[in-house]
Amino acid sequence: MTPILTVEGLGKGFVLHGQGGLALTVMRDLALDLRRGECLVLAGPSGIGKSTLLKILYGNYLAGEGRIRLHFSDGPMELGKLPAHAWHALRRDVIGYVSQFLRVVPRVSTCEVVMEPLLARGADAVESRYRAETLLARLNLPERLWSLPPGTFSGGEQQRVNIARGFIGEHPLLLLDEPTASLDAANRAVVIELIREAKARGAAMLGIFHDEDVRERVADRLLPLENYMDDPSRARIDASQLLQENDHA
Ligand SMILES: Nc1ncnc2c1ncn2[C@@H]1O[C@H](COP(=O)(O)OP(=O)(O)OP(=O)(O)O)[C@@H](O)[C@H]1O
Repeated sequence: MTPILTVEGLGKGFVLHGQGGLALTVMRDLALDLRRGECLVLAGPSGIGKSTLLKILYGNYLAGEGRIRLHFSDGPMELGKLPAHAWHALRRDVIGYVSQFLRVVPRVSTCEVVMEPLLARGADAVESRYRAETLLARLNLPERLWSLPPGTFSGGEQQRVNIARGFIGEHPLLLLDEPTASLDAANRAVVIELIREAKARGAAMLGIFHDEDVRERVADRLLPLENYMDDPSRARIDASQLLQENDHA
């Protein structure tokens, strides 16, 4: 079966302006392919570049080198050559992303945060609200919270809002950055179910899961990033000391 995503020769480095322009290479010559209905899990120690890879694939970071292609029935699309404005439609319709932390818009209710990806595609408001509420209920978020903005929610509550927002759009490609990190066992089990349902409808997923049990239950394959690292000792550099690269999109 043709993969939905292929990556070849991917390299990424950062220039640390706060440290005299020191160049930090994170990955070299990374290759992967991902098929529909498959969950590929990124493996490797802290600092190896797992989140960086997801951010490149979502267009937040620019790749230094290499080729990233999405394969559609009418041919491939090379992401490195996409103009910035094209990312909007790509994220709306093709690539979903569940980050570890929710970015909230003040005064927007939880239900509206979750239904927004459907509304952005022109879906019916009543149907979108119903689907948002169904997901929030499955994720055990108390109904009294649905009409409130999630900014003051607990870490685990915010993560569940994020998961509902990430899964509601049923994107063909989903990037999952530790979606179960702040969850209790019951809610981890719901996320595992959501991932399995997404696989069954043909979604391709690339994920980071520190919880070994979750990893074993969702992963079809592991991609150990150690193989693509420049210098293993670099994994210990503390990201908080570094000047942050601006998001590009
Ligand atoms: N915006 C940035 N600017 C400079 N360096 C960065 C930036 N983002 C990541 N890095 C560096 O790239 C390396 C990989 O970071 P990344 O967050 O991808 O690791 P990770 O494998 O996801 O780690 P963890 O498991 O701890 O989340 C780290 O050394 C980090 O310091």
